[in-house]
Amino acid sequence: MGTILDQILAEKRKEVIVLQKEKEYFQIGETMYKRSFINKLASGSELAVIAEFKRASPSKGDINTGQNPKDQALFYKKYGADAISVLTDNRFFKGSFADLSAVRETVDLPILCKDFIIDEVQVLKAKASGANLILLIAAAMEAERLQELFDFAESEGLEVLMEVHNEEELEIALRTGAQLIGVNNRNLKTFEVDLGVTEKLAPLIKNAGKFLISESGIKSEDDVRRVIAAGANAILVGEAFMKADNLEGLLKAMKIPLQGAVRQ
Ligand SMILES: O=C(O)c1ccccc1NCC(=O)[C@H](O)[C@H](O)COP(=O)(O)O
Repeated sequence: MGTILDQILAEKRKEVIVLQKEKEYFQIGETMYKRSFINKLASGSELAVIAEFKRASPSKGDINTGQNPKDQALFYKKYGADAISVLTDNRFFKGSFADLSAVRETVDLPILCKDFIIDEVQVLKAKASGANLILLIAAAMEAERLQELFDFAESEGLEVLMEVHNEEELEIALRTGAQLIGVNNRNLKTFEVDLGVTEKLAPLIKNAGKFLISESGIKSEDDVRRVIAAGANAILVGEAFMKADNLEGLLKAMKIPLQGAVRQ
């Protein structure tokens, strides 16, 4: 049966076949760095927050299936998010490309397509749906294929968040030339979450002059202070925001000035 990542990727291979047939009907608008997250990070003095629209997940089951993407996007914008991530996978996360388009139409923030991309046609689908950034996961493919997809996304005017979980993946990710390195604190094979993964990989990312985005398992201001101390430029938060009783309080508390934060 394989790990959950293996199962997701098997599903993606089927989706790619369907998308190939629909490709000629994609309406690709102009995006070309109009909402650049990289520029935002380069000019920011606060930790940047990528707030995720996430209905459900393999590790947690249903998280917040009743929420409307437009309403959630408006809250995220109002409370200070710098970008919005939308999980577009349907089978495992109950998301859709329609969710992404709805968010894109509602707020003017950079939009990340959070999916399991293994083929160019998914990049085109993300772009046609309104994404400004896509996620590429180093654990999902060979180094050569990762490079091809990275180059293709850039040639389409999309920024790339390159996700890693260990040193081997990081080495490959750095070779692609990606500016945005996402450290996933969640092991996608076991679901174990450990902010220590950000702490471990951060020096290598900072030494390479890249932006560090700490992803997954961040739930409190203390968690945020911990990843800032390690060197994070941004965080990506899903479940904690989708379940928050006081989203305004939580999101605003996480917008911590980088200068004031103590780095180890
Ligand atoms: O969230 C999962 O259970 C999951 C399982 C398998 C592959 C990916 C998964 N999540 C994708 C993500 O990376 C997270 O949605 C994102 O980093 C936010 O995490 P969190 O704040 O812990 O919801």
